[in-house]
Amino acid sequence: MGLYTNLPDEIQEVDVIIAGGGTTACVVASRLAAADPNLSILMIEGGQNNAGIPTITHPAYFMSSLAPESKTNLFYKTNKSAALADRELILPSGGILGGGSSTNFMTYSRAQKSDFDSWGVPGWSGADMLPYLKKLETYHGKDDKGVHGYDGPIHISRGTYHRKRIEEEFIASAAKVGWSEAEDIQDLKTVNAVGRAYRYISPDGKRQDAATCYLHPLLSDGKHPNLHVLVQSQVKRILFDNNKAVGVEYRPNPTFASNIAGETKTVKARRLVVASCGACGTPSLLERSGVGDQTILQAAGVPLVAAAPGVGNGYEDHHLALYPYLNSLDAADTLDALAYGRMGSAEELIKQQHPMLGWNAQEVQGKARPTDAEVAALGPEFQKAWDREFRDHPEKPTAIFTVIAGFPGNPGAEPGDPGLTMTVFTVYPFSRGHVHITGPQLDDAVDFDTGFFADAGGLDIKKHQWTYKKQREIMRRMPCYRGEVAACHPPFAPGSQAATISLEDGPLPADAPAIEYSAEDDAVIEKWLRENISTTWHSLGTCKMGPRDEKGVVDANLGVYGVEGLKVADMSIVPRNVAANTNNTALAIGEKAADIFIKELGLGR
Ligand SMILES: Cc1cc2nc3c(=O)[nH]c(=O)nc-3n(C[C@H](O)[C@H](O)[C@H](O)COP(=O)(O)OP(=O)(O)OC[C@H]3O[C@@H](n4cnc5c(N)ncnc54)[C@H](O)[C@@H]3O)c2cc1C
Repeated sequence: MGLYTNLPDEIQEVDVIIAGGGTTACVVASRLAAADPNLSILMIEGGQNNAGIPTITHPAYFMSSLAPESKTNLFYKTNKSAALADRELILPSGGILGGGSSTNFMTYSRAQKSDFDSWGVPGWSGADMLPYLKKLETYHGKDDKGVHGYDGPIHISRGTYHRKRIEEEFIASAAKVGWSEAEDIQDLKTVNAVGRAYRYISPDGKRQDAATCYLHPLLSDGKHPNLHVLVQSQVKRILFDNNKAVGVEYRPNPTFASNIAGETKTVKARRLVVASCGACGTPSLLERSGVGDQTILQAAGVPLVAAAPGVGNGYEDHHLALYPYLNSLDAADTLDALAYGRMGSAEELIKQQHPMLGWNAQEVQGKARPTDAEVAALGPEFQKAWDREFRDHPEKPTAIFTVIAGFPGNPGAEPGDPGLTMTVFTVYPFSRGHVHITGPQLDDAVDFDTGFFADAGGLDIKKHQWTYKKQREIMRRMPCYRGEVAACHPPFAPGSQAATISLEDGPLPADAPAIEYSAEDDAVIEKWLRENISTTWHSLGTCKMGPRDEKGVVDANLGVYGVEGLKVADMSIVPRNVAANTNNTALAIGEKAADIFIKELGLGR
């Protein structure tokens, strides 16, 4: 099998090198190898092989990758930000073969069709992307509109476990604020609706990551001897001959190898180098290689190969808040008993083939936007931005709500047990950040600013103030509701209508009026948001696809401007944000990229 921790000496030169072995990269490598088994491909991934790691294969252990000592995620550190109450954020990102798809929460969520249209790039419209969205999946739900695929590598199903009680209660409660249930909320256009969650989990309960579904089958079938994967190795820089990419320099990842002195090695690429280190990793790789903003490269001591001022700029994510609730759920209704070890060891549960193993606890997702009256209540500046960006796009939500049977955050926050959490992230943020190198080496610090809540007019805060109120009205009308986990909600003044409560005897009366928030309450929410908002792990847009004179870094065929033989394929190319968790877009970019490269390389003729 062509999977190594040390590259065999005879592999000095290949046709195609893929730097990074994450979600998009696995799709690209697999499709290229399948198109022409004679093409020699080398993928170099910084993390370890994902195959056979029980906490990755079995969805219920998804939180383990976020533990601070985890070696399956990378933990990027951001600058302190005044807009975030002087906090530095830690941004986890996939750091293993399969990238984020091997460590993420497995929520199946697709961009709106119009999101791709908004990119404005020939060949990447919603209609152009639909065949790739279908090609990547085998969908196990109902599909009256014909927008899903049935023979792709990734199985999308409900997995082996779900809690009807939470689904029914949440769906009934959401209907009271005007969001009805949709059979398929991932039909690329639905908004102001909620839907029972589908997952990147097979019907028999296994994680559907890109490495397992695309790459490993080819590595083990004996028919692709020229597909090579080097793990636990970091690409330091791309090598150029004049302006043509001709190979890479890499080293063993010190997280896995103890002695790395003098270990830098090179490997040559005859035809193509593809940068695929994710939206946080690819810009640094390009900059270390001499492709980027001239001033930044000069300050970092890297000689210029090609000026590309867009590299590392325009960083975007979605902004996430978690709100846990007191509840009357049973142990079997939430993931807590398993996650906190009360159901026995992972080995025992795997031996029993316990159905809860094939569960990610994300029960229902909603895509929603404010009503006209709610927009007006957010003030004239928000109204102006709304009229510009959202009014004429009724298919665009402003936030995505997911109800979770557990608490997908730091258990040290004392979220209650059993946990019931509403997670909300706002989409299409107005704020932008950047990620740049400060020196030429892999270990030099990055200058990483998320930009969260730093937009003029505080519009992103306003969106989140709306989501706080909306989600709380839904949650407090669920029959299992018994109050808020006060430590994890804004600390409203005791006399305020919005003050958190704890109910001993039962749910709220059905006719309980909606909470009315005062200006002081709004200020409390804003302060809390600045102190608590976090990443949704949806980094994108740091090497945008678009015109060069508008700071685009790659063209419609993913070629980096100013150089030859170098492509980018991952979430960094996304020019405008999407209203979804981002794994699906990363997979679809992989499918589209592979098609482009197969044609350009003349494979499979
Ligand atoms: C904790 C978490 C939860 C998430 N939950 C969901 C979810 O439920 N649903 C959803 O749709 N999306 C989710 N996402 C987002 C989704 O997984 C990502 O958007 C997607 O994986 C990005 O794909 P990518 O190919 O751009 O980058 P990645 O998949 O991140 O791949 C980049 C790869 O490059 C490697 N790399 C970086 N630098 C180097 C280097 N110098 N040399 C070699 N290799 C390098 C990394 O180790 C990584 O494997 C989540 C992400 C995370 C991290």
